[in-house]
Amino acid sequence: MEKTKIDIISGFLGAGKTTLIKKLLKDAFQGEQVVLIENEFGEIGIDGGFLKEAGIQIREMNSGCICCSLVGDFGASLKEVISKYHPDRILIEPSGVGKLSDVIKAVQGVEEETGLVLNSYTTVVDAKKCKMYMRNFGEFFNNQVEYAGAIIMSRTDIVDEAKAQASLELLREINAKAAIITTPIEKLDGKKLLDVMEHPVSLAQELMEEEEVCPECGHVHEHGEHHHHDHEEHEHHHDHECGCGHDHDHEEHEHHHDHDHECGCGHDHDHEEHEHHHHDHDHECGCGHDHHDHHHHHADEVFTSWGRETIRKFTRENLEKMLEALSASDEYGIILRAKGMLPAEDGTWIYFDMVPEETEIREGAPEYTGRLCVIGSKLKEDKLAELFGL
Ligand SMILES: Nc1nc2c(ncn2[C@@H]2O[C@H](COP(=O)(O)OP(=O)(O)OP(=O)(O)O)[C@@H](O)[C@H]2O)c(=O)[nH]1
Repeated sequence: MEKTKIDIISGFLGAGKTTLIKKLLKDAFQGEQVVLIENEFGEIGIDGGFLKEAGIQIREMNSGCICCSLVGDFGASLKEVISKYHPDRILIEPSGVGKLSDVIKAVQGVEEETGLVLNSYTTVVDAKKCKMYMRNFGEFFNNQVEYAGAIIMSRTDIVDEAKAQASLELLREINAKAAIITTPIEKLDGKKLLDVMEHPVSLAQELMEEEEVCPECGHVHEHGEHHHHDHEEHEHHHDHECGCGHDHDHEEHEHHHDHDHECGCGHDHDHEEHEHHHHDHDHECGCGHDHHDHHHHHADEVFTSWGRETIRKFTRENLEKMLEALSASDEYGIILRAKGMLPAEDGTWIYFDMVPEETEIREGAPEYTGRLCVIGSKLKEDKLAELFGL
């Protein structure tokens, strides 16, 4: 028998968690036995009514917050739910001000004893209020963003594009890895949403998985025959995943620092050449640069990728011109490949694939956000950003 999955749906007060859960119930959890554990903050679950109509069991945990008081009997409580309902899935909707990291920890702590498996941990963020919340609520808000596997921006259907873009950037600053869903959720199939929540993968990662240009020899290797570009020579600790699939551990010295830097790739890549104190960075970039650029050169400085997530809408005509311009000269660097999926002004989605002198533009299904990625050599990032208007 399959293990019961736990999906955590986090988000600040009023973010849109219930709206998301309704959507998932309708599109993605049909035929599954689902139990919702709500841990509402100070109120009696007002969402209970209609969710019960949807045929799911609701457990309210109003006695306290999962993250502070329930750790002790959390396991017992979950076991009781399992033996009573034999659910396929348990949704946990923590109180809007709980720390997601603590809820994740609580679940992980009981996985073994309960036979549950933590399946996803998603945070819903109001695109209109994100900045204000970050400023005013600090950790209460930020923790949920930082620890999310996927982030769903709500109200992107009503907020203006510039504001949504600014929110996206703020979120990306504090969570470099999560898939950030910017497409209004009513435009997406719940199954698609769930898929992204369960497997948040960056575009650069997808791209590089398909075609891995070896930074050392410039060839494309089949999976598995790809050499490891492991340059570690000393002990260090990072946990950084760039998104391009390569290992960028090139330090040759001992480093000790804690940087928490955002890539983007706006170039703030710690170029220290002296002593560094351990860092635990955990950053995913997608820009393909070596972020520990000491005075030596590596092949992956030669092949780089530049990528952006965007809300900006394109037309086929202007995209075609942009892609033509890309390979027409070396104004943007030496372009080897570009790929993306972007929202179009007419409401459809444009997918494109480009290798020099060969461009395919087609219509595709709505994606969770617009994304594009360019791979090449000596990429001129500023120019690329300018070209795509990003
Ligand atoms: N236009 C728009 N409205 C939304 C969206 N998401 C949520 N809302 C509205 O915002 C309000 C709050 O949404 P809920 O889904 O109840 O939010 P919640 O996170 O469950 O709220 P709490 O009960 O505080 O935890 C509702 O009126 C929703 O209809 C969205 O993406 N677009």
